[in-house]
Amino acid sequence: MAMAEKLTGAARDAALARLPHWRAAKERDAIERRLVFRDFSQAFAFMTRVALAAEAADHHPEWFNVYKIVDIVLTTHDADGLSQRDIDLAHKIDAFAADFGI
Ligand SMILES: C[C@H](O)[C@H](O)[C@H]1CNC2=NC(N)=NC(=O)C2=N1
Repeated sequence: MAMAEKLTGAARDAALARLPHWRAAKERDAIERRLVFRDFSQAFAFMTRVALAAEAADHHPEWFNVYKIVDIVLTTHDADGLSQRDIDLAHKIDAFAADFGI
């Protein structure tokens, strides 16, 4: 797959403006979202859907799960920063979350 290019400037700002559930990470060029589910079963079902979508796109989240909380960080390691691949995955994640009423 072609190397992803880092998003910068107005393109980056516009992409983030369309992802209100996400915020820029403090220490890195990445975006993050915390999701709180009803219970662990819901959280893990959601993670399964994200995992399959991530594998299909060959673009993977950094994430951390405790009980019903899932913290997700998206960045593109190949680009050393945020790329369109992260934006695309964030939108898929938001759509999955919406299916869980989040
Ligand atoms: C070889 C493979 O395409 C790369 O290692 C992919 C896999 N998944 C990835 N996921 C993320 N988040 N960033 C990457 O740069 C990346 N690269």
